[in-house]
Amino acid sequence: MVTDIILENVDFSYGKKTVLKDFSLSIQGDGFTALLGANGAGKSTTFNLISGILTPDSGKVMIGGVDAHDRTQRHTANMGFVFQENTLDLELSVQQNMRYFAGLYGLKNYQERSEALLKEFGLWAQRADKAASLNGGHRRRLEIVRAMLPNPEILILDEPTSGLDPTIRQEISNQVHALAKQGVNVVWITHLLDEIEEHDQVILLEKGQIKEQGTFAELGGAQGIKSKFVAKEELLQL
Ligand SMILES: Nc1ncnc2c1ncn2[C@@H]1O[C@H](COP(=O)(O)OP(=O)(O)OP(=O)(O)O)[C@@H](O)[C@H]1O
Repeated sequence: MVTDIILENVDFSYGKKTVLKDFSLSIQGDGFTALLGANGAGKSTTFNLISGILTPDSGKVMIGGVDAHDRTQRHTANMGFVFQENTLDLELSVQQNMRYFAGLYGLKNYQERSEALLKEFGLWAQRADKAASLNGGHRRRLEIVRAMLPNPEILILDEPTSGLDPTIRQEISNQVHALAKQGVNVVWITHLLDEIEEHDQVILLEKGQIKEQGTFAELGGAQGIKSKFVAKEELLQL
């Protein structure tokens, strides 16, 4: 399947507040792309347009060559989404959350994949625990593992490590980078430069506009990127 994520001439406003105006974005193929921007830059709005939770006032959102309006379950199953807020059922165990999701997607014979993912993300020992009893890092990992259960070729995460301590953030970032190396088209939304690696594609978003695009190295690494922002101290934490 084609995994390109394309927004074409998108306008989007919340009531009178315009967030995106004639906004275009193209993320092609596999690998790891960081969509980087300060608070209020429009990252979550872009995420919600890609996920289909929001619809543009005008313009097009195309994922894998399919217009967001024309998606079927097959297209949706090819996209994994990890939202900023908790979407787990906290009363269910880790495995029950996986089973419930498998049911929603009509997945058969998912157990082997579920076990492999839980092991890969260090959640196997917690498989019988209620999601409510997991720490923050394990909850985020479960969100990622569950999103990966239908074996999507695209994985989009909205500030997935928000509120976690640096060591756990780094571990989760490494695990998701490993998925990208396995061929998943990963889009990682963040305002934290230390989650980005040298060869990652970076899209710098500022006030609803793409300010720069290139690999982390091409943009001059953390220092180069910081220098491109106007109010850098407020905008990016290192
Ligand atoms: N439901 C809403 N109603 C009105 N304005 C909103 C709404 N959601 C977001 N906004 C505004 O739209 C702008 C873009 O918000 P968005 O959440 O997309 O940015 P962001 O880059 O994801 O920021 P953050 O890192 O804080 O999540 C901000 O000015 C925000 O205040």
